[in-house]
Amino acid sequence: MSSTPVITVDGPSGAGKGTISHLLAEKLGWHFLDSGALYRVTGQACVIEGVSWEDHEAVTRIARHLDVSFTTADTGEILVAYKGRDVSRAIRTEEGGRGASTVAAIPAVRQALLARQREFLQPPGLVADGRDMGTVVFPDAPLKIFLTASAEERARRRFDQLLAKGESVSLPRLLEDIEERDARDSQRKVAPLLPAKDAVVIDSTATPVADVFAAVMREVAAKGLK
Ligand SMILES: Nc1ncnc2c1ncn2[C@@H]1O[C@H](COP(=O)(O)OP(=O)(O)O)[C@@H](O)[C@H]1O
Ligand SMILES: Nc1ccn([C@@H]2O[C@H](COP(=O)(O)OP(=O)(O)O)[C@@H](O)[C@H]2O)c(=O)n1
Repeated sequence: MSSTPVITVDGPSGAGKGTISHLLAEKLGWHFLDSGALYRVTGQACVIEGVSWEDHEAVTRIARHLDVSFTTADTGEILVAYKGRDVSRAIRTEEGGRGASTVAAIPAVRQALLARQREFLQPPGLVADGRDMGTVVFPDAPLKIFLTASAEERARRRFDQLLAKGESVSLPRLLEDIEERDARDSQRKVAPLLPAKDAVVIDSTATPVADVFAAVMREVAAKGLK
């Protein structure tokens, strides 16, 4: 196992994982792994290649040879490309989330993406955002955070986020999507969404980002990671 430290941030959609992970990576000067983006690109690659999300063999082949790249734009935005084609926007739609969670339930797809996720562990450290970062991908992480919030609050956050991006969305539909994705992520046989036994669980339903981040930084300090 690598001696490079990793902090895992897991939890359901809209809990604030991306927000907190980015702040943390920036504060510590560490690398960042958006593992959900790998599942989202796999789902999008299926759409591009004309492969059904239900065709386990074909999806697994795509995941094994996934030609994906992450680059940082001048604006600081992370651009995601599949076969050199920018898919950053397409993968962030609700449809993109549905595709990701459908292909993520295929055990061979998860296996195919495992080594690729571990390659992100480079000095001086890594903040890893996902569902199974603390349970499966980095089980030896010295600090594991599990962020959660009520489904209603997470749907409201997603609603505001998509509206700001100019997408037309319905709040009841988003709540349905979130509950459906929670159920699929929690009930799958391999790497289901659940806190690691040694995770610090933080409920952010009524807690602003700054306070959640301060709570996480206290855990970081307590572990001597900064
Ligand atoms: N504690 C919080 N309180 C209010 N809004 C939040 C909080 N954490 C995150 N958000 C907002 O909720 C939305 C979803 O957060 P994000 O970090 O993308 O969640 P996740 O990565 O868990 O899906 C973003 O618009 C973000 O600004
Ligand atoms: N480590 C991970 C990350 C994401 N995923 C899957 O990919 C989907 C999209 O993940 P994401 O982190 O981009 O989604 P949000 O939490 O941002 O909505 C999730 O619903 C999971 O089904 C996973 O199975 N394991």
